Amino acid sequence: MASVPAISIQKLRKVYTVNEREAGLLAAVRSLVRRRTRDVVAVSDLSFEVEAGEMVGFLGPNGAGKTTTLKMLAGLLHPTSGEANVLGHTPWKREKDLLRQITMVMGQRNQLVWDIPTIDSFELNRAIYRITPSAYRKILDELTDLLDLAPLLHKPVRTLSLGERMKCEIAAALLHKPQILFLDEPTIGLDVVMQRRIRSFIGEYNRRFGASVLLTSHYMADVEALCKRVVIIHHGALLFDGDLSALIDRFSPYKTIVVSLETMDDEHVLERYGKVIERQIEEGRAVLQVPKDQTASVTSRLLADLPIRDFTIEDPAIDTIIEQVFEQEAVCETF
Ligand SMILES: Nc1ncnc2c1ncn2[C@@H]1O[C@H](COP(=O)(O)OP(=O)(O)OP(=O)(O)O)[C@@H](O)[C@H]1O
Repeated sequence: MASVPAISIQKLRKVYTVNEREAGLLAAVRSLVRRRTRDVVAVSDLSFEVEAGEMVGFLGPNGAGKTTTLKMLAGLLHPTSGEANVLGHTPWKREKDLLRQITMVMGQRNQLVWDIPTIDSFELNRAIYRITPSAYRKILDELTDLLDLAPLLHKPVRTLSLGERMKCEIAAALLHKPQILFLDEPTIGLDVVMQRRIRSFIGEYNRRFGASVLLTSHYMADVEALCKRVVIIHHGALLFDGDLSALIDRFSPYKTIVVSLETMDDEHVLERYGKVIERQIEEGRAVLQVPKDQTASVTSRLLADLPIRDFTIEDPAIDTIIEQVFEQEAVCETF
């Protein structure tokens, strides 16, 4: 029997109506009498599913409609049309049974109360979600351990660093042990060490509790580390839904070869083998871009012709591939 998806959306659409007004006092007065509005299609007939326990990267350029979609799925916004089903509920009906099983973390928004110690905000969430004292104690201990929160819990939130606050924000959002996590840029603005920390915590939470995760992030390292599958949208519509590896195969016609030579007497020597996209002459190191189907032949020529100290063959960075996807505006295709 096929499993029921944890999240399923069909032809979801959200159109915002925004007031438009020209600059200037006269225009301001005129707008009191006659209002001009404009429709912004934020999400356009979007359909996809997420299985229970699956972690999916939800990608798209600025303004693509990611946050709007997540807000609809978390029950914070009504769609203009279309359907969504999250754990058997329609999210915007905001049924308590569902709200107790989901959470949304927005990296750019504060949920903790600024002037009181973190632990007091946690206590507030305990009351809101009616978590029993023993369940609260247990999950608090687990989260404190996983995120190293002990030194932070009794400090007022305003005194925490951005990374410390983010750890506390995430913990506060997970005290009720939600089965579905909508994570909107949870690592934004954090240094690489803290990004890695939050990332590994999300992976651990998923493994420990079998939670489904829909994650947006502009840091591709987050997506690569956590998500086998990505859903990409552009102008609110689906562009790609499939494995990250299929995305790489499909959209990257190149491999990069990183070569270190014993000596690089002629700085142009590597241009015969591919496009040189980076070069450090003193270290004898260069990065070549080579069409995928020529990788093997170029590699053997390099090894035969030059004093190679070291070399590696890599796929281009995911960021580069995603940029290519947007550039190509590929037709929606589900793998
Ligand atoms: N409350 C709103 N009223 C009017 N338009 C809005 C509103 N919220 C978002 N939009 C518009 O809807 C579109 C989608 O925005 P959304 O925030 O969902 O995109 P996003 O993919 O999350 O972008 P980003 O990566 O920049 O956060 C944008 O054109 C945005 O300007």
